[in-house]
Amino acid sequence: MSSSEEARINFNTNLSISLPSSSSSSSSSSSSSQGSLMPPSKLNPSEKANIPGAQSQNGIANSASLFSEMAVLELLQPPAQGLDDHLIEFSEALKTVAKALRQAAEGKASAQAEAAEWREKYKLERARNLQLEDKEKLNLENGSDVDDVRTYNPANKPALCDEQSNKCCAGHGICSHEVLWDGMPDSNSPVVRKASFKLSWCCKGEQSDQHKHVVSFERGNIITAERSSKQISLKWESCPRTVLVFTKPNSVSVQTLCAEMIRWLRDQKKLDIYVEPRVRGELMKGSSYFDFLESWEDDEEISRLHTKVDIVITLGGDGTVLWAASMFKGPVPPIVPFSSGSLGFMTPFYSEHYREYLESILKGPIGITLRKRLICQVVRNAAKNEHETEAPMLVLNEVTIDRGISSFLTNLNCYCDDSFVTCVQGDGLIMSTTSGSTAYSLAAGGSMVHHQVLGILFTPICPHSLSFRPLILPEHVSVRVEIPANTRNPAWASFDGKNRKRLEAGDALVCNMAPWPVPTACLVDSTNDFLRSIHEGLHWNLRKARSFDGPYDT
Ligand SMILES: NC(=O)c1ccc[n+]([C@@H]2O[C@H](COP(=O)([O-])OP(=O)(O)OC[C@H]3O[C@@H](n4cnc5c(N)ncnc54)[C@H](O)[C@@H]3O)[C@@H](O)[C@H]2O)c1
Ligand SMILES: Nc1ncnc2c1ncn2[C@@H]1O[C@H](COP(=O)(O)OP(=O)(O)OP(=O)(O)O)[C@@H](O)[C@H]1O
Repeated sequence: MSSSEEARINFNTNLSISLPSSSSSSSSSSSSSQGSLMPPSKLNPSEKANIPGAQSQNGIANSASLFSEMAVLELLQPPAQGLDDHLIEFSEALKTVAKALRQAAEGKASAQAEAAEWREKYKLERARNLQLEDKEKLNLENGSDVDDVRTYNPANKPALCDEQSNKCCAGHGICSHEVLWDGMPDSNSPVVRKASFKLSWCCKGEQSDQHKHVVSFERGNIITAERSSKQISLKWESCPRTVLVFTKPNSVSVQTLCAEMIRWLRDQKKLDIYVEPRVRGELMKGSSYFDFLESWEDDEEISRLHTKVDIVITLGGDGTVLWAASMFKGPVPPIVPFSSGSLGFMTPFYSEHYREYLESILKGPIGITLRKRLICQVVRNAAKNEHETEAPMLVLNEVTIDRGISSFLTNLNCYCDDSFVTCVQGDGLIMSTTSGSTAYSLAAGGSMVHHQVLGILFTPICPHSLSFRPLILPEHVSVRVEIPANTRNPAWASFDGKNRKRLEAGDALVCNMAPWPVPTACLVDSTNDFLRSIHEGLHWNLRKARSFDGPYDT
């Protein structure tokens, strides 16, 4: 196309097309503005007014409207006979313009539709968030936090709790009234004897910080509160009335201590006391004084213990704390663990000073470590339906899957939620709580973890691989360990070192964080007790100090 026959097309703002002089004069002679190829700026006002949509709101001509499809189609009528090749070329150019305009219009329409759809989504999301915020506010006003409701009220019976928690916690902590509720339906259950308490997260004098969300999202900023570093504190709201004492068996010194402590609790503190049937028998054999001791006969009674007992006392080592925890398949009352002799990892209280400690514990407040437990479910390959599943096991330390007496390597396929983690080839695998991190998991090379950290330790036992380092998974995952169908030998699961179960090919063990932690009383606070146990129990990083007996070069 020569410069004199130039057809210049500008799509950006104003469509301007320069025609060859001959056709230009013939077009401009037309009185109608329709089909005019003059730029709108060159038209007189009345001509402009005749162009549909030519005037946009801000006065700038809109090219898409200016060349409405109708107008363009009219222009695209077959050229009159005798028109030269330039006009054919020009008509081709206009076809391209029409196509571009059509595409632009379609694009705009679809963008508008999409925008409308997003606006609608935003409105819905906003409404949902407002609803959730209202719900959360209501929960806080009623003194329950989402976790706490799950932890203490699995059956969702909030009526009594809501009413009472306002009174007892005033919205500032975890209250025990749900436990009282558990006792209500049974008219014989001594509901009135169960002392109420509240748990709160202390933060070293910083009152305002107490009920921060763990993670909040305010005005686009994500903020986390350091809740895990704070000590949990238990305050009695009515006096504890009932104590349950567990003792290590086969120990004369523990039996003597137990008898002495029970006398003191009864005579000085006027408490009701539960002991295991074995202990009641032993004590009764020695003296009829112990006739007042209460005990239980069957599992049904054991399952109701948490509704009657205010405090659990353990006399023994860590094994006795594990034993006591295993008696509670749901909520656990606060445990005060006394060591008999050597200091245990979970037994910070020295038994020689039990009077002073118990005086102060019965008065409160008490520092508490909430020790998370794992709930473990064996899923049998042979089970025909879900009713055939075995009762789940709760562990405070760990669940172990090992090769038992077999001399073959175990092969364990492990999944975290729906993701494949690895195949353990070695002696076995430990899934441990953070409380158990200083027990078997530590011996297998796992890290020691502060008990207030939430997580599941995934520690292999003697893996036949140089690169298999232990993992720590977040507490909300579900870990599934499967025995492969082609395994050469069965595997064995044990729970806190007890209750071994044989796992056949195709069986699996599913492990989740349990909603019922074990609250243990602290001697000082969670951190101090933890550090003291690893210093004194393990002699952690004990090393002779270097001698500084001379000046060093600088
Ligand atoms: N190789 C090992 O280290 C190994 C082997 C098997 C079992 N265990 C541990 O033993 C526990 C069972 O304890 P038990 O007393 O009934 O049996 P137990 O009498 O055989 O005692 C095992 C030892 O583990 C200690 N222990 C228990 N829990 C602990 C903890 N949370 N932190 C630090 N040490 C702890 C006990 O104080 C005791 O010294 C299991 O849960 C397991 O963790 C360890
Ligand atoms: N009340 C109980 N009934 C039955 N068995 C118990 C009871 N308390 C503890 N055990 C078991 O007795 C064993 C020894 O208990 P524990 O660990 O408390 O004593 P320990 O070994 O002398 O203490 P430490 O761990 O400090 O050396 C453990 O296997 C534990 O499971």
